Amino acid sequence: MAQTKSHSRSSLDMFSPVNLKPVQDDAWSNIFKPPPNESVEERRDRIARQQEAQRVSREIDESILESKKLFDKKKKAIKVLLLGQAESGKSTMLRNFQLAFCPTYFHGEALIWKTIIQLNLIGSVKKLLSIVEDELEMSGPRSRSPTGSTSSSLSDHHRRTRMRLLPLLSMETNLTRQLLPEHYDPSRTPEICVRAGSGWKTVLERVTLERRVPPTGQRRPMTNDGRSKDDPTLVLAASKNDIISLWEDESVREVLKRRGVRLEDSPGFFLTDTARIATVDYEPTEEDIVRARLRTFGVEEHRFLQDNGSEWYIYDVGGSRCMRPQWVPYFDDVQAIIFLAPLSFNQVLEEDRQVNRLEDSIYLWKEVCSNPLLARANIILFLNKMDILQKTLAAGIKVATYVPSYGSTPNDVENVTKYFKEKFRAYHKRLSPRPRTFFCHETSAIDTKATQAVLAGVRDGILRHHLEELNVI
Ligand SMILES: Nc1nc2c(ncn2[C@@H]2O[C@H](COP(=O)(O)OP(=O)(O)OP(=O)(O)O)[C@@H](O)[C@H]2O)c(=O)[nH]1
Ligand SMILES: [Mg+2]
Repeated sequence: MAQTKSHSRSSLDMFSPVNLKPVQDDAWSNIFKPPPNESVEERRDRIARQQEAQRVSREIDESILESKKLFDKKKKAIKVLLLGQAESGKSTMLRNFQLAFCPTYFHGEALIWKTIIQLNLIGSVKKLLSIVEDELEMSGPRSRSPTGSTSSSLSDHHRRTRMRLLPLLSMETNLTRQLLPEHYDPSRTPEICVRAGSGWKTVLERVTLERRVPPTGQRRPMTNDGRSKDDPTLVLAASKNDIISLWEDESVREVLKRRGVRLEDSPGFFLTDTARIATVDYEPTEEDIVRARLRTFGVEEHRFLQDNGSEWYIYDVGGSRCMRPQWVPYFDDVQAIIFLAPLSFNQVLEEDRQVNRLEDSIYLWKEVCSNPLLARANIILFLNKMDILQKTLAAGIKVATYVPSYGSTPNDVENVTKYFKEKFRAYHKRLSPRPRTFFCHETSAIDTKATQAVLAGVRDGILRHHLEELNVI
């Protein structure tokens, strides 16, 4: 602090017109030394240059001071990282945290999340339409009977429904193009995504506002209530019945089953809520906002001020493999890591379909536990998506088929959870550079009530650990 102050004073002295004493060997003073026989104009220019230099110097000093203050503040604050593979539920957990501890902020963002939820719904319709199109193409027009049906169970009725839903797709393309980060290839990961820190919320707010009030000079087709016709709310409302009829159609269900597609298991699935969401007066519920899917690209910093005066920084990272190298710079000074690991023993990574998801989670867990930079951090394991594990086991899917070492242990939630929890615990104990307690919670992040209770306990535990580290308690 003192160092910064003295740095600040000396720069000002150096450029102060009154104090400007030429100093031998001082490069800066030489620059502003009055030349011999200086004219009035030259003197005026020189003083103006000095004043400008002084202003710049002051700005630099102020910014150094600000950065230092921010740095000191962050050092005292509690820093938590949310880690885990893509789709493990990190951002969903973060939104639960916001809902529990910053509800005003959470509700203030409802409009932004409304658009994301609408885009999620359209994303599912898009997948549905692409399957319908594929099926219709495969059956081909030649195989059509005089009644219009094809060799597939799909018919001209489905073709017409598909045609009517196409405007939804072009509107979605326009909207996502405005939000997608640079260098993001939607053909590789066709999922809505934004780059951390890119101000995407501002962009989304602007786009939402412009839908109501187009910028001067721009004309958009408008409806009677002043909305633009490329507003997803309107386009969705107009498509509601077609979406419902397509999703509930027996023949479409048959095609999905035959192809082994379970849209209901994909992230951001809202098709069963179409009647509620595809309306002009749709307002997202807390559960909708928590469930919305928006892939994280990079690392997002979120600041929380708690009632007890503590300041928290929570970092939500993108979990896919290509983003993991970006985590490391955030490992410094971390108090706690919340590591999300769904027990998805029967699923593979989206970015590499050769890799089992649970195996990848265990690999990541080992990396995190053994990392020397994280040696002092508390690591809290969240076995997330317990609701999905329950459904998977209830559907008769056997763990032993994917994990032979599971053997003949009963294939129920209790035993499966216990088996994998022990694995995580063993790696934590073996690989941690210094002894630390193993914390583990079973969570379903879309169950906001239960999750908030878990988070309240976790928050208190992290705070206690932080105070102990600071020798306050
Ligand atoms: N059924 C169920 N779905 C969940 C749970 N947790 C998260 N999800 C859903 O899983 C999807 C992915 O969750 P995210 O929170 O976006 O995953 P992420 O870890 O942030 O993923 P990246 O940003 O790609 O790293 C979303 O559609 C969530 O609604 C859960 O416990 N149960
Ligand atoms: Mg995320």
